[in-house]
Amino acid sequence: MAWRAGRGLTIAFAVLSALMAVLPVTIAWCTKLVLDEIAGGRPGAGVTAALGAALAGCGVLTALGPQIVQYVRDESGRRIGLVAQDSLFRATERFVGLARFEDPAFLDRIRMAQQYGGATPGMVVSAALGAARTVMTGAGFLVSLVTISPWMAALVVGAAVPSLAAELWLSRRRAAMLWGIGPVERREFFFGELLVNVQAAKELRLFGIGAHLRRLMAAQRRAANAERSRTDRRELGVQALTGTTAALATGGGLLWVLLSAANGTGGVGDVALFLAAVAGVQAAASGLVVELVTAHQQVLLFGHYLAVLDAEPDLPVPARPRRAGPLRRGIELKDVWFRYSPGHPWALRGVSLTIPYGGAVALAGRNGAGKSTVVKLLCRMYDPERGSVLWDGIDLREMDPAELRARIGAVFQDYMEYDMTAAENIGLGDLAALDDRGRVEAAARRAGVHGVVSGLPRGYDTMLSRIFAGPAADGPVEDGPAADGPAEDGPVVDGGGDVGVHLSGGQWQRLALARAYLRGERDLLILDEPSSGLDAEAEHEIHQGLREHRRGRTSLLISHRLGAVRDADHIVVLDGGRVVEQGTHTGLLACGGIYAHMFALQAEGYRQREDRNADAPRDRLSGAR
Ligand SMILES: Nc1ncnc2c1ncn2[C@@H]1O[C@H](COP(=O)(O)OP(=O)(O)OP(=O)(O)O)[C@@H](O)[C@H]1O
Repeated sequence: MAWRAGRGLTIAFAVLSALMAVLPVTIAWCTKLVLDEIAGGRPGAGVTAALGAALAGCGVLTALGPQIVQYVRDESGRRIGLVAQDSLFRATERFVGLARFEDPAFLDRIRMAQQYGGATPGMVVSAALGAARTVMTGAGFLVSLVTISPWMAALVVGAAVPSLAAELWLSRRRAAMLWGIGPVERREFFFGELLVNVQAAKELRLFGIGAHLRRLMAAQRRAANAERSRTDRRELGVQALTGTTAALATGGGLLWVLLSAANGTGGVGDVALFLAAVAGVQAAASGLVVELVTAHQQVLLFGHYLAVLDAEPDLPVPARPRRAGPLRRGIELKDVWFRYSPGHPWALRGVSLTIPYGGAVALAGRNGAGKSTVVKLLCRMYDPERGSVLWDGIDLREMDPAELRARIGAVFQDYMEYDMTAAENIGLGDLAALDDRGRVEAAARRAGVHGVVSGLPRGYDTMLSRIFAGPAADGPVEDGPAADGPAEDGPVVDGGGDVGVHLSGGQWQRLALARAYLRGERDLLILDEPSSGLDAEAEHEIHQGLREHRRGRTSLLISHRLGAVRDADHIVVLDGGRVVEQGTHTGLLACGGIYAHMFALQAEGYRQREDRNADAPRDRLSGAR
């Protein structure tokens, strides 16, 4: 990754590290030689000057080197981080279905990979080069030490070995601890987000549950902290032991050196070199421990990153997919059994239904009947456990999911509200049209949202976000609705328009619809509750438009408002994951089943409302009396 991110930088980093490694040893030797020259009583001016100049040069490099190395390391880390992040998210795109994103353990892995994956490769490279540098410095000093006392050299190295082994063990424990507290930290994060989430704020305040959630968050933090403290204490104990051992060894060595100097066994230069070498080897040993432990820990955490990169695709994609081509006959669900995981109950139990080419099919049924699940299987977000979904007779499993999805236009029940501009919110429906303002506006007009969008402070370029402010650098913003935007039902704009623009639920839903319209003529149009957030008038208008749009096209509509599905060519009623009734609106009413019952209830509701409205003036009069 480092190599891919920048060869020149990696080489520069390596060369600089090597240079920094030999500096301390060079300084120590120069100092020894100078001292020996002076202590010898016949200092040669030329030699002393040369050694002095070398020492001064080394001093300059010592002063500048760390900053340059730091810059190169950071720059290299930034570039590697970019490559790592790109690879990670490219890998998540391989999961063509939804199952991976619903698996908590895998989500934890992705979170760890995100948290550590970007920085880890840079840190490993840095630690590896740092380790190489300390090894070189340490080796230089060690050789120097051996020239004076091989025993001393062996003692210093021997004291460093247990410390290294202990630190590696500790780092494995730390990585395991971080993995272990992952779910706890995820819950803490969830509560923290909830406490400042604008959508949650209403309920939190009304129900007075803020303090309760805060306590739950604190409990998660306390649990995570307890684990971290336990690990820290263990590290403290082990490090105190290894540190004391190393210090005792070095202290003994220093005593021995000073005594031998007092005895006159060694020269002044030897003593200086000895002192520098002991300190240097020890610094190198502890530096090596730090670098290796950092690298080790990062490599362990990097395992999560690699696990995401190497994870099997959630849905098998054939190496040579069958080209399905434009829909000609229709789509068929054949005895489809599906559950979200082996631990979940069946969401679909032997569902068979057909959406004929050019036909408008509607799905109706109670909450949890399995309607949206059918939609997800049609888009191959999951594969059925038994049975199959066929596109003109071809099993979706044999098709390329990208080709399948390119043939589908959809408004999902849980559509997205992108914190992006209005134009982008529509344009994401078809990237080819993202910058085609004409097409974006046409889609918005069809979805009945053009007036609202053009009335925004920056029109289609207005940022629709509660998180990000609008582009402030583009000059002043004209407040208030412009063009043909209706002032009364326009969105709420904070302050000068550079802060978030708040759209209503229905306006967001229209944007989602515009996004689907932008996809234009797709083979299959799926509308899962496309008008649930709209007022009666808007709903009528939208369904009128949809009726036009669906005419002669293959479409699947899901709606709880049975008035909206009555025009479908064919209505399929699901209950408990089974198809319990199907037919036309009139046919289903005549058979007096679930559909007829639900329709009667809805019609009754409207009638009662009408009766109440009719009674209202009388009630008011009687109240006045
Ligand atoms: N991601 C999921 N993981 C586990 N179970 C799920 C998931 N999504 C839906 N279910 C379950 O599958 C069943 C069918 O859900 P589905 O969303 O298809 O119903 P629906 O008919 O669309 O309901 P509604 O009318 O409320 O939208 C329900 O019992 C639901 O709890």
